[in-house]
Amino acid sequence: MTQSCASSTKVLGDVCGVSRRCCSSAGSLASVSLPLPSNFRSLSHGSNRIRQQLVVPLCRELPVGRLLVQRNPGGQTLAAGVRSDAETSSSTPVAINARDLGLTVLGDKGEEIVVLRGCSLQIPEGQLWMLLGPNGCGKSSLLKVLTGLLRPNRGKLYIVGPRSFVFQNPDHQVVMPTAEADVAFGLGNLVLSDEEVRTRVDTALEAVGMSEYARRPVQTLSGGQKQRVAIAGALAESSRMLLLDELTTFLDEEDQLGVLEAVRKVVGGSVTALWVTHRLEELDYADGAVYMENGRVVLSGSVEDVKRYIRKQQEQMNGNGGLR
Ligand SMILES: Nc1ncnc2c1ncn2[C@@H]1O[C@H](COP(=O)(O)OP(=O)(O)OP(=O)(O)O)[C@@H](O)[C@H]1O
Repeated sequence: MTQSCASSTKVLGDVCGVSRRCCSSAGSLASVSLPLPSNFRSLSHGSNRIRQQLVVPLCRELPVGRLLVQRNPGGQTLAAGVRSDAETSSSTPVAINARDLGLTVLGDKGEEIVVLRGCSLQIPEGQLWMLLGPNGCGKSSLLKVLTGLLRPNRGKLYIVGPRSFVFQNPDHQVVMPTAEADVAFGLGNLVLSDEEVRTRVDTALEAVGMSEYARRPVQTLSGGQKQRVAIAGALAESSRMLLLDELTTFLDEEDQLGVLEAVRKVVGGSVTALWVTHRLEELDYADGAVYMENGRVVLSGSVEDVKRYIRKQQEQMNGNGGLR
């Protein structure tokens, strides 16, 4: 656990650290031959910092199958492990196999705050799962642990990569002047020919239904369209795991639908998604769901089971469970 977990501001610092490492093996952005503004180099250089803070394209520090050793603040090894599909009972390959993940952060006065108290879940590859639970139960923190943005202090984690984390606010997702330039942005980290960049950008924009907006200035895009551009960026970078944090919070109904349908369409094959939501209606798009309470996963399985559980909770709590 690093000091960077001490407050939300410092957590952002941790985010920067992770993504900076992700970008450190970067190739040159100069190879991108899209209709970019003449000041693209300086723009991309300047925007890179913003992107590093707000959009984390890939996290390569937890490669598939590699052993992850976690340490507590004192430096003692608490838990270790990233293991393979073979550990799971199902014959379906898993994209996430998390066991007993714990996360403790330091508060402003140095006090320990337990955020995750033992989270276990398995998500099959190629499926879209939703993560729900009352406000403050730890959904975003779990998502960040799965992405590699926060380090758990105990537990075992296997997760496929590359992974992409898409944040809630659409205005924090897109940093380049046009949709296609934004999708190409993350590809500057890879050594690719111009042709390959073009193909990846076109394919990714098409996958999220944004081809016709490729050259539109990003400030003219709606919130949902920006979210779809961010998802296209992840796909262009061959992300296999999309970790999506309340993507539709700021969107109107039409945009919500556009994003849901785009994610539904791109998930499958080797692409898996875990989507944090408060909206029960979004569960209809999911293959499965995970429900958290007080830092723990209390239910994981079929959408129907989780819906039933939530309804029961809501009845018991008179709708005070934080679910909208
Ligand atoms: N760095 C931190 N410092 C102090 N407390 C933290 C930190 N990170 C998370 N927490 C606390 O841990 C709990 C879980 O936070 P988290 O944001 O993961 O919950 P959530 O389920 O995503 O909430 P919401 O639904 O409101 O977005 C909250 O009580 C939060 O205040």
